Amino acid sequence: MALKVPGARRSAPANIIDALRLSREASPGLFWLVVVALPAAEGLLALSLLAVFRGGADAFLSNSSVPGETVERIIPWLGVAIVLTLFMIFMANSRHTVQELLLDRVRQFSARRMHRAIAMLELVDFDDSQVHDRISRAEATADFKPRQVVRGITALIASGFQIVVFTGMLVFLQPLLLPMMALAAAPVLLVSSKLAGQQFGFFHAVTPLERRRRYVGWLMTSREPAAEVRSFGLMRDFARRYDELTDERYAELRRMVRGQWRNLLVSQVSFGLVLTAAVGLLGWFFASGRMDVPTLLTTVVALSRLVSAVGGLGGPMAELSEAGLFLGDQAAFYDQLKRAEELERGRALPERLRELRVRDLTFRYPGAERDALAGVDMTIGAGQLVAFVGPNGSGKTTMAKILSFLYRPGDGTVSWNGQDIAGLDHKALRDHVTAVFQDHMTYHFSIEENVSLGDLARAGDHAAVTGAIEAAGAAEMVARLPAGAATELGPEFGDGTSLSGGESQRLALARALFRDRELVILDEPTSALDPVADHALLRDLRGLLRGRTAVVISHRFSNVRHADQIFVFDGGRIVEQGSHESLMLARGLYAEMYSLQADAFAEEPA
Ligand SMILES: Nc1ncnc2c1ncn2[C@@H]1O[C@H](COP(=O)(O)OP(=O)(O)OP(=O)(O)O)[C@@H](O)[C@H]1O
Repeated sequence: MALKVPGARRSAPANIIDALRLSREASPGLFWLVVVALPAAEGLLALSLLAVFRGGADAFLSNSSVPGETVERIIPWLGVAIVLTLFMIFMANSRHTVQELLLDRVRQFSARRMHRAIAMLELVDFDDSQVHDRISRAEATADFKPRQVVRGITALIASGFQIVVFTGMLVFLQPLLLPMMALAAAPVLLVSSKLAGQQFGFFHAVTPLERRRRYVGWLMTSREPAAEVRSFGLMRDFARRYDELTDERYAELRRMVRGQWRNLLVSQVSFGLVLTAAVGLLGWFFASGRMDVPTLLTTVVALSRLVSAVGGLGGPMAELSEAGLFLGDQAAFYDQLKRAEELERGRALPERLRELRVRDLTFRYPGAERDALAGVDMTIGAGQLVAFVGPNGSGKTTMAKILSFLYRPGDGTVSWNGQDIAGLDHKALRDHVTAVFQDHMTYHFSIEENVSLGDLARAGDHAAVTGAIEAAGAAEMVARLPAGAATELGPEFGDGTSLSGGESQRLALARALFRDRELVILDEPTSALDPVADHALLRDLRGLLRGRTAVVISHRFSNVRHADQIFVFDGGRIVEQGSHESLMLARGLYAEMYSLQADAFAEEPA
């Protein structure tokens, strides 16, 4: 079940709720402290401080002919105000400190969950450029977007408490100011979601550019392409491509900030106008004697706090809407993770293989214009050695990956002992398979670890590792290395060494043999080996397989002529099948290709 790209985005509020849930899971104690307890305490302190301010103003302005008496009356108010202010500073500092701790927990938790979710993607997802865009966006934001939600929510809650408190006060002091404040808040809130949309749109637009730019950067700075880039003198061309992509990104950025600037201007000007009207109204109330001095002072303080709280909504609201949109990308992966786990849970486990059958199978890569495989039928009995041959691009590797349960059929069925694999646990199916693919890996770990990765449950079984290395014809190569099987690979790390192409292939073969499973898939397993090793390995293949079922892909026909069945692929279809002898008699594509190869050697002078 591939990752659904279109329509996978959920609403921003749903994503924000998810991000909050994630933050709570990351650290419940810190979460409640930062999101609820501390902002509530700060709100209450702010309210108390305003009440004290009002009391102090009354005391200061009450008519008293004795100056000392006035001072005496306001000293307790002043004392309480100082204590409350100190408390507020303490609370705000504590909130920031605890928030930093929570943010770090959220960052670690979210990155871990993100990587786990990406690791659960199907192989076919990696053939889809839109999935790569999404991975890129999710990776770029897995770290800081959930943190942004926590920061945004705490700021919003802190502002929310202040707004409730000071709105409550204004109801008593001057209710006419409330609709004005609502009017001032509206553009702030509206614009914040617009800004978020613009930011998200920008990120969406530049992700493919950024991925390509990163790729070109990788070409210029990495070890793998270094030899060819230098040999062909490509550095200048790559630098030009890199600069062009940078310029394209900058043009997108300019478009976005211009739009944001216009929106911000509208909201700030309207906010300022409403505020001016509110101050004018207060002045009019005072001048016309409708408001005494203590009420005026308290109203001004309450109004200024409310204004700063309402103005402070813009930032967190924009952050939250933006984070919500970005988190939609991540949520698609988590949803996928959950779906995959649920699906696997309901599926049956495969039993020991008796027969693998493919009926009318069709497969097309994401975004491709034509089928890579069409109308494929085959039956492979347990213990058979089967070969796939055919021209480049004819579908052999694709079929091998379907039989390794890495790709799922588009149409048609693959059945395991007569049961459609759609109803079987795919992870468990893959556990029955060992494989060497054309794009096999050489891990930058030790030789022994490279082999052990084939079956982690048996890691540490040195005798089995040595046996697999010997069976793959790699014993001599390993013996020549400075620390034998303990030699580290990868010159990028410390004193790691490098292997030749053929040596790496032998190592991949050793890993596959160490895995020791009942279905063996070998996609050109000897393509990089010297002719002696190639011949020896495939000559002894039946011995190595010890009765296991195997599919071998090879362009060297002499290597596969002893297979029980040979399937000849052409243009995504099986055009011929049978034993070597029957295919030669049929005088079709197989016979033609076999004869061409044999003749090429025969024509060489001895
Ligand atoms: N990841 C991919 N995305 C899109 N198309 C692909 C992908 N991999 C292969 N194809 C296409 O599918 C078709 C079959 O490819 P496949 O690798 O199965 O051929 P093959 O017979 O193994 O070729 P070769 O002998 O060169 O290894 C080709 O046309 C190829 O271009």
